[in-house]
Amino acid sequence: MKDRDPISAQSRRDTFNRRALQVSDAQTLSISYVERVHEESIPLQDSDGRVLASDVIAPHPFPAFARSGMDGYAVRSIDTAACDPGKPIWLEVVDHIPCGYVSSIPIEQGKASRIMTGAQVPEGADAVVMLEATELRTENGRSYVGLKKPIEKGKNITPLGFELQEGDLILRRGTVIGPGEISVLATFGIHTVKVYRQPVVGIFSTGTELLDITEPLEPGKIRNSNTYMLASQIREAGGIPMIMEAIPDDVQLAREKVEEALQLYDIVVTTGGVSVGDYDIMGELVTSGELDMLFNKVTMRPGSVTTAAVKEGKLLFALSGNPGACFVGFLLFVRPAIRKMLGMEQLYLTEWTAELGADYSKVNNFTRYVRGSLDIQNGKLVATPASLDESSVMITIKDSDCLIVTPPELRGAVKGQNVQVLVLPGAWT
Ligand SMILES: Nc1nc2c(c(=O)[nH]1)N[C@H]1C(S)=C(S)[C@@H](COP(=O)(O)OP(=O)(O)OC[C@H]3O[C@@H](n4cnc5c(N)ncnc54)[C@H](O)[C@@H]3O)O[C@H]1N2
Ligand code: MOO
Ligand SMILES: [Mg+2]
Repeated sequence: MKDRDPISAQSRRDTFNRRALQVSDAQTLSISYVERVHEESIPLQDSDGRVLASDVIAPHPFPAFARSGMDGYAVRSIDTAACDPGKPIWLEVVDHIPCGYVSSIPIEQGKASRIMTGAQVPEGADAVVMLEATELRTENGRSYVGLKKPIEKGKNITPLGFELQEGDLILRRGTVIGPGEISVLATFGIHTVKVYRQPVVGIFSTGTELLDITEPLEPGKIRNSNTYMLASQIREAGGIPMIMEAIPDDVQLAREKVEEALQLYDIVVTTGGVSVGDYDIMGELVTSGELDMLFNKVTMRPGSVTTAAVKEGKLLFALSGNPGACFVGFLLFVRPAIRKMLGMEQLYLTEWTAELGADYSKVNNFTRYVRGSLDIQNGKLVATPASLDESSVMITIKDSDCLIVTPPELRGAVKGQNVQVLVLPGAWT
C-alpha cells in the first residue's frame, strides 16, 4: 500500500512529451553554463592532481650552469688530441671541484681539475674525462692526471640551458599537476602554486526505497549505492563531493534540498526520480518552472532520462536512479562540467577505435554506451561488452574499462567490427 502522493497528472503528461536531445547537443548546452572556478595559491607539496591556473615560464635557464655528467677531470679537449695508449698525456691537477662549489681557477693549457658529477665545469674546460679512464701520479707535491685517449669537445658536459632556456613556456595553464610537473616547479623554486579551486559538488539521492549504508537490509528496500559511487566519480574528476542525506520521494523535500544544495555548492547532482513513474519527483521539479530546465531526455542508453537544469547560474544534474545510467550520465555530463570549472582542456573521455570482442545484438533508436573491458589481442585493441549491461545492473561497472559506443542501427554490432570506445578514467590512460 502506498502512503505517498504521486506527482501531478500534468507533470506526468509533460514527461511523456519530452524532447530528446542528441548527446553532443546536450553536452554543449550544459557545458555552456559552466564558469571556471576561482584560483587559489597552495603549497607545492599539496598540489598533486590540481590544475595550474597560470602558465609557468622558466625564470632562468636549466641547468643554470654547465654541469659535469661524470666523476673525473675537467680538461681542454685540445690538450688531449695527441693522447695515445702507449704515450699518455699528463695534465697538472689545479683544483678539486665537489658539487655546489664554483672553482675560481680557470683551466689553462696543460691543466685539469678533478670534478664530481653535478658540479659546475670550470672556465676554460670543454670536456670531462671519466675517472676510470685516467691515472694519477704525484711529483714534487703536485698531482698530474694521465690520459690515454683523446676526448671530444663537450663530452660529459651538460651545457647551460640544455633542458630549458630562460623565458621558455614550461607548463601551460590547465595542466594537471603530477610528479613531472612537481619536479619542474620545485626546480624553479615555485613553492606556492596557483591552481583552480576544486569545485564543490553536492550529491543527494532520492528514493523512498533507499536505506543508508549503515542500515540493515529491509524487505523491498535497497542501500543507497549511487551517492557513494558518485562521490568517487566526483573525486576522480577533480571535485570535492559533499554527501547529503538521501530523501524519500517527496517533491517538497526535493525542492527544499535542491534549493539548499544550490546555495551551498558549485554544482548539484541527484539520482533517481527522473523517469515517468508516479513518484519521479525530480522530473516534476525541473519542469515546475522553479529552475530553467535544459533537457530531460537524451538520445542515449543507459540514461535516456538524464536531466539538467540551471538556477542562478548553477547547474543541477538529475541523473537516473539506475546505477548503470547514473554512472554513464555522470561521465558524459557532470565530469566534463567539473573539468571545465577546473580549467582543464580535455573535458570529455578519451575516444579510441577498437575491435568488438563479441557480437552485441541489442539495438534501438538511441546510441548505446555499453560497458566493456579492453585488452590487446594479436596486437589489436579489443573491446568486449560486459556480460550484463542493463542500466539497472550495478555489478559490472567495476569490471569496465570503457564504454563501447553503439550508434542506433537496424542490425546489431558483430565481433571484429570497428567500434568507438570511450576510455573510462583510470583505465589505460
Ligand atoms: N514506463 C517507463 N518506465 C521506465 C522508463 C521509461 O521510459 N518508461 N525508463 C526506464 C529507464 S531506461 C530508467 S534508467 C529508469 C529511470 O528511473 P529513475 O531515474 O526515475 O530512477 P528511479 O525510478 O528512482 O530508480 C530506478 C532504479 O534505480 C534504483 N535506485 C535509485 N536510487 C538509487 C541509489 N541511490 N542507489 C542505488 N540504486 C538506486 C531504484 O531502486 C530503481 O530500481 O526508469 C525506467 N522506467
Ligand atoms: O535511462 Mo535508462 O536505460 O535509458 O537506463
Ligand atoms: Mg523512476
